[in-house]
Amino acid sequence: MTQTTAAVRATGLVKRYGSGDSRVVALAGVDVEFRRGEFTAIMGPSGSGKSTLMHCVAGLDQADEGTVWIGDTELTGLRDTALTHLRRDRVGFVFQAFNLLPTLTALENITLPFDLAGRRHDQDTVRKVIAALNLQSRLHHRPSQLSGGQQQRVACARALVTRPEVVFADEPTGALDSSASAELLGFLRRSVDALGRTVVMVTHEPTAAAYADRVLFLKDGHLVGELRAPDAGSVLERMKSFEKAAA
Ligand SMILES: Nc1ncnc2c1ncn2[C@@H]1O[C@H](COP(=O)(O)OP(=O)(O)OP(=O)(O)O)[C@@H](O)[C@H]1O
Repeated sequence: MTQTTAAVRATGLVKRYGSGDSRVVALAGVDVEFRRGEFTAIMGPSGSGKSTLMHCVAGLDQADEGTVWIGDTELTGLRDTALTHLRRDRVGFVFQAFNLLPTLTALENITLPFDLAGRRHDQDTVRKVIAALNLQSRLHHRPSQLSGGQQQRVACARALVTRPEVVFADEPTGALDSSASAELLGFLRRSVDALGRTVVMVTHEPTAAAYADRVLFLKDGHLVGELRAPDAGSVLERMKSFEKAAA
C-alpha cells in the first residue's frame, strides 16, 4: 500500500513479552501516524509501552502483529540487511545514554553514519548541523572530555547529518540538567521548523513535551489521548486525568 503524507505510520501494533503468568502486553493494538515536518512527544506512565512503541516503529524491534511504514517502505518482512540500511540511511536516533563511540572524536562520531555507509561526507550539512548545535569548538574532543549536554548535542548532530526522514529520540534529556535540556529541546524544535525534519520523542517531562506540536498519551499499551499545541500545564492536566481515571 502506498502512502505519502506520513513520515511514519503503523496500524494494529501488538507486542507481547513473556508467556503464561509473566506475560505482558506492551502494545495492545496501536494505530499511529507521524506526519512529515511535525514534532510529536509520546508520554504515559512507566511501563505504558512508550519505548516499545518507538522501537517497533523505528525498526529496532519487531511487533508481533501489525504493520509499520517509514515513508512508502513497509518494514514488516524486510530482511535484516535491508532493515539495517533503512535504519542507517533514513532514520536518526538519539538515546538517553548518548551512545557515542568513546574512542572517536566528536567530529568522527558525527560523521560516522557516512563512514558506515561508505558514503562521502555531506560537508555542507555537516557544517550546518555543527553550527546549529554550537559544537565548533569541541570537534576534536572525545566524549569523555565533553559535558553531558555537549555529548547529547553530538549525538543529535550524528542523528541529523544524513538528513533522515525521521528522528526518534528516547528520553533525550533524561540525563541532562535543565539548561542543557532546554538547549537540546530548542534545537530539536528548530530542526523541525527550520530544516523540516520530523521528530518523535519519548519523554516523562511535561516541560519537554511542551516543545512538541502534539503529544500522544499511552496507557497500558493503548493510545488514550492526543493534545495539540501543548504547554506544560495542559500536559500535566491531561496526565493527571488519566491517573484519576485509573484510580
Ligand atoms: N524485553 C522485555 N521483556 C519483558 N518485558 C518487557 C521487555 N521490554 C518491555 N517489557 C515490558 O513491556 C511493558 C512496556 O515497556 P516499555 O519499556 O515500552 O514502557 P515505557 O512506557 O517506555 O516505560 P518507562 O517509562 O518506564 O521507560 C512494561 O510492562 C515492561 O516491563
